[in-house]
Amino acid sequence: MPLYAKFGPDTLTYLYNIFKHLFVYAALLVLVVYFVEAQRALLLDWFVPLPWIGYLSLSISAVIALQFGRSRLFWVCILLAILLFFTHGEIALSSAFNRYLPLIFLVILGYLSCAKDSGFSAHNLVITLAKICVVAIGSYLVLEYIPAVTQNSLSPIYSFANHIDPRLNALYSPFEWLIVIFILILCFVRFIMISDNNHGALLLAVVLVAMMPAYAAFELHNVLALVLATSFLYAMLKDSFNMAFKDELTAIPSRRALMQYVNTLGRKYVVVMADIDHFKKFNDTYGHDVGDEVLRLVASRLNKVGGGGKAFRFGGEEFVLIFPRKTPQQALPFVEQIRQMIADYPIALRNKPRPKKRPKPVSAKGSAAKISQGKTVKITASFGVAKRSSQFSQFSDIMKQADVALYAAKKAGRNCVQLAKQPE
Ligand SMILES: Nc1nc2c(ncn2[C@@H]2O[C@H](COP(=O)(O)OP(=O)(O)OP(=O)(O)O)[C@@H](O)[C@H]2O)c(=O)[nH]1
Repeated sequence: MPLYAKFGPDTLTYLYNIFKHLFVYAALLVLVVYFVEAQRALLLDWFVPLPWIGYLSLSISAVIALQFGRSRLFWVCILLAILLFFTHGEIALSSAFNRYLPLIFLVILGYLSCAKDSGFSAHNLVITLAKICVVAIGSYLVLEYIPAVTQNSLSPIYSFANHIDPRLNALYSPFEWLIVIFILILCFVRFIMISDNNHGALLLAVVLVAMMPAYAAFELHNVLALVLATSFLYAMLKDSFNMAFKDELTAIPSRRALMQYVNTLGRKYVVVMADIDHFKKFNDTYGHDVGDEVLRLVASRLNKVGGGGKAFRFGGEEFVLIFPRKTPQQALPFVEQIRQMIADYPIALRNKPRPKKRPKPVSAKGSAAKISQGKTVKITASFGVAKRSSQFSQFSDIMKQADVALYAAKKAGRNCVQLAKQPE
């Protein structure tokens, strides 16, 4: 069984991530509902002369999705454009089919939110298209034949909806409501599991498409399509930005972000290099997976540094803290606080260490991992602090100074902070 480490309370970071994403899309939803409900006349005025705006925004979004390799959002844009086309009344279809369209689209959205981005190779495009067709035909058959069978047993849903607002029953039948609610829950759970912008945008798409039958006017469907295309664009750009500037493992800003950030710094700042002690030994003893968890843990502690400090993962087990407009003496207490926080944090291990030979329980200063009660380990980190000065004004030079100080900290026995010897 692989070694697995159960690390401390990063549930808060996880919840924060969910709420951060949820907030953006919920705010967008509230804005749309407000405008559609309270400013409907104004919206109709604006959008009557622009019947093509929905198609245009969806096309732009689809092209960007193609460029960014987001095949699911690409398909959603194409399908939304088709849905818009049908609701425009360009093609006369039986009213039952027209009624089922948003529902079929909702089921496809549910499927796409659970599927992976499969790319744009001809083979994958054909496979995805085939799957979408199967889902569409399957949901059409279910919508056509199942309601008659379940009609009597679903009457409580009818009464309940009637109790809340009689208009709800005009919107969807009880069976259709079940489908809508199921897809909403499915996409919400998916969003909770992978709370990124892509899944946030897909969740918003499900809510807005479910609302579509409430608004008969094509212009309002156009507004919803425009909002969705914009939210897809935002999701793709934001996720790509995060990929480029956030470290994938630790989710704190990456080295690239650091290099961009230093350009914004003034003439006074402090650079701190942090390095986990004996990390190679830790990896060898407990395995790479636990090593990764430790990196996440240390990053999350560094990310909480006070004094206006900003944390970056520089690479491997090395991190950098930047304190703008601070002297080393001003930054020192905050670095010391973080060092202590890391050293004090017990990491609970679920299983026995990987090697058959038990690692020797050694002193805190002599080992990366101090085994206490056979179940918890502690790690430490060393820190080197340097400042920008007239002599060392280039960032690379200040980094070198911080590195020298870090080396001194390692030599001094690790788990400590050392200042670079720089002229005042
Ligand atoms: N798990 C994990 N290990 C990494 C990662 N990046 C680098 N490492 C490991 O970090 C270790 C760095 O080891 P060293 O540079 O020898 O330093 P150290 O063992 O920490 O020793 P001191 O710095 O002298 O205290 C190597 O074993 C790398 O494999 C990573 O992303 N995940």
